[in-house]
Amino acid sequence: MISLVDTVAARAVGISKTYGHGPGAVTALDRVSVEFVRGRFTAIMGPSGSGKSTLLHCLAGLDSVDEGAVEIAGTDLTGLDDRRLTRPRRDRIGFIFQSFNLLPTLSAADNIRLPLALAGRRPDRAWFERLVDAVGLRDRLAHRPAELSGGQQQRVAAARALAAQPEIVFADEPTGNLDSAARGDLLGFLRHCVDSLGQTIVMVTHDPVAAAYADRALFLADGRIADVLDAPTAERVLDRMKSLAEVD
Ligand SMILES: Nc1ncnc2c1ncn2[C@@H]1O[C@H](COP(=O)(O)OP(=O)(O)OP(=O)(O)O)[C@@H](O)[C@H]1O
Repeated sequence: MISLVDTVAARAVGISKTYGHGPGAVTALDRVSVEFVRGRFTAIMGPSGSGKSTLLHCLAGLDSVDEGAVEIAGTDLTGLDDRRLTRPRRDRIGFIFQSFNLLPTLSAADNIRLPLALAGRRPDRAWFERLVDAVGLRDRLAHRPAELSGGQQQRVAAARALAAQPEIVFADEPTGNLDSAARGDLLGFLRHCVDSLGQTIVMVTHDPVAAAYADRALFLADGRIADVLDAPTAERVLDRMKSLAEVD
């Protein structure tokens, strides 16, 4: 029998996060509990200011929580100082940002391999080749970021996030700076990574079409999980967004 613990890539247990003190304090997360099962693609949605980025940053160990616990592959990140967070962040977590964040002086291939180089790890050649094919960048590997389109740059960033075969990949509005063709390419790649490479992906998005690529959409409102939709379609996501906006 497969233990449930083995199937969970990441979980948050009752996490809260408040920014600031006194009358100006903002509760960005209010006792959020959620699990991300291995090999699944989750979209996080919700109105502006509902806590989506804060949740992603806390799950990825980029921000600390005030209360509760975050686990990645059974390792509790809560309470680890920056030094002790370095390894899980580097080895177990991939992150894709809205603004690509590639190193301008490195080729696409070296950008993809950078996390492994920093970790002193030898790239798994077969995995690298699969990633490069999946992301459709074989004829662009020697190019620097400035010689690539925005969509190609974001696909390099996505391949970089997956290079170390992390337990989980977090993506914060990865399609925010892309046109619709590039958006489709990137989301198709992320979907492929889940279906064919067994990766686990959690993506913040405002876009119902992007959310429809996921297996599940979580809706945040005022720092809490307000709703969950399995097998989301763009229409159903839009309906939920409208009803959450009405409650607001
Ligand atoms: N570093 C910070 N200092 C103070 N307040 C913050 C900080 N980061 C976020 N907040 C506040 O916490 C709340 C949640 O912010 P967060 O960025 O997580 O929301 P979001 O759902 O990702 O929003 P958006 O869709 O606009 O990106 C907001 O009210 C925001 O102003």
